[in-house]
Amino acid sequence: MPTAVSPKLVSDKSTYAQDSDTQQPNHRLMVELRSTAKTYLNGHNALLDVNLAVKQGEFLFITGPSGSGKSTLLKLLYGEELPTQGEVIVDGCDVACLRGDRLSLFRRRIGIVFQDYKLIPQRTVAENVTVVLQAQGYTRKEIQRRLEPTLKLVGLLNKADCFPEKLSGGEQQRVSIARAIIATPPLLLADEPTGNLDPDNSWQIMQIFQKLNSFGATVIVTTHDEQLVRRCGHRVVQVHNGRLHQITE
Ligand SMILES: Nc1ncnc2c1ncn2[C@@H]1O[C@H](COP(=O)(O)OP(=O)(O)OP(=O)(O)O)[C@@H](O)[C@H]1O
Repeated sequence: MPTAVSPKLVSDKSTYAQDSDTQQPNHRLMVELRSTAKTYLNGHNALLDVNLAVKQGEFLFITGPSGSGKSTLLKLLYGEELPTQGEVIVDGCDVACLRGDRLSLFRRRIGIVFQDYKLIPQRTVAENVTVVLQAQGYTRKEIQRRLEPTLKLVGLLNKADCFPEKLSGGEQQRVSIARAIIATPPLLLADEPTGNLDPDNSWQIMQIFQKLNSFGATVIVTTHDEQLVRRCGHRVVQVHNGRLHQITE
């Protein structure tokens, strides 16, 4: 059963931290890849001997050219793909060992944002944001209590009843972020979240991620946008031909 949370939810730093279980000491690792490799069934080596440690509460950018393995790395973190060598430890769990209900419960602790938003066209903003909570058995009252502060955080309180086709690309991406964070996950993964957006909208999205990070969430973002990465000033790693290079500490 979902846990009860404060009505202030994500608009309040301490509440996010409390609800998302992010108040443990920040030397704890949220993500650890140990000698991890991924070879797809067609024989393509997408990742080779990757070692990466991300502390709880960190903000990390993953950059690299198209096809270098960035999405594959994120997919390993949420169990969409399994490593062919090495280990993937996320939030204390060896992802490769999770199956069925345990994998589903594990994924509830990860918010995921994609480049192409993945909104349901026939559903309103509010419905898109809450659909997962409904499926997870949250009460109507609890869903309502989470919805307003979440929409407020992404600046969409006045668009709750709109359908996605009436929204700009930046607004649609903010809906997808609201959907990813409404359950206050301690880990947020974003795969090229600004790939379809102009610089102003991209910056707005980054500011939302930075705010969530300041609330205690661990945030990992893949991007091609070097300018955005420099502007944010967080740690950067680069994937090149499946190998990981540390760019900044
Ligand atoms: N399911 C799959 N089967 C076979 N090969 C795959 C599969 N998914 C990805 N690849 C290959 O693995 C490599 C890494 O792909 P990945 O999507 O991780 O790269 P990326 O860095 O995220 O690229 P982009 O920036 O264009 O999204 C690519 O060469 C890709 O063609």
